[in-house]
Amino acid sequence: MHEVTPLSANWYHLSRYDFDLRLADGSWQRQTREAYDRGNGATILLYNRARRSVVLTRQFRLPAFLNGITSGQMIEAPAGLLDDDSPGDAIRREVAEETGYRIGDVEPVFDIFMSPGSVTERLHFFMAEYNPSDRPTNGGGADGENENIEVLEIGFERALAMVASGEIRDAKTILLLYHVRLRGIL
Ligand SMILES: Nc1nc2c(ncn2[C@@H]2O[C@H](COP(=O)(O)OP(=O)(O)O[C@H]3O[C@H](CO)[C@@H](O)[C@H](O)[C@@H]3O)[C@@H](O)[C@H]2O)c(=O)[nH]1
Ligand SMILES: [Mg+2]
Repeated sequence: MHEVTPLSANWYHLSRYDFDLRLADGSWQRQTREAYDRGNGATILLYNRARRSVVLTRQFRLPAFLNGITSGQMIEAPAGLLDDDSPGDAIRREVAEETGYRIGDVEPVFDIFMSPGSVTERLHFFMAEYNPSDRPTNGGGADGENENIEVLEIGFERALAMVASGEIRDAKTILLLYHVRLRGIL
């Protein structure tokens, strides 16, 4: 690494990296790339076998609005940044803040890069069964964060149809829905 140049350190960190990459033939190539570091995150699919349903959220996402989604509204699995928590603790916190449900054990699925060409984040995926009656609050997002999150309980088949129709366009959400189908859970 030759040089790291901070380009923006406002909410998260965007930096330019000047570095040498060793190629397959053993030679070195100088490269310049920008990378956006917003920490790591966690996401979860809450499902209920008896109801054959899942819990998703709907919220305004500026990047979606900027790129062709007129309403800016995105339907997504609950998710959040880890901050200083472990992935398991972080996802339990996010589920409570965003959806209001209290959940027991969560099952890890994988932790993967969502945009490895530009974003450093590793996103930890989980699944858990939710109990419709174990919901101490209505969720909606953390107080003071202006999240304005709407909580949706949707039939699993309907959620898959929404992927096909383009009503669900969020990668983490689609991965989780397909994973649950692949595993034969719903
Ligand atoms: N003021 C301000 N607030 C911001 C900014 N960027 C994010 N926030 C606020 O920071 C909070 C982040 O909420 P989380 O629930 O922790 O994260 P998230 O945005 O839902 O991110 C999740 O989804 C992403 C997209 O799929 C994932 O990339 C990420 O890992 C995580 O799972 C929200 O209240 C959001 O409004 C910013 O530039 N300025
Ligand atoms: Mg969130």
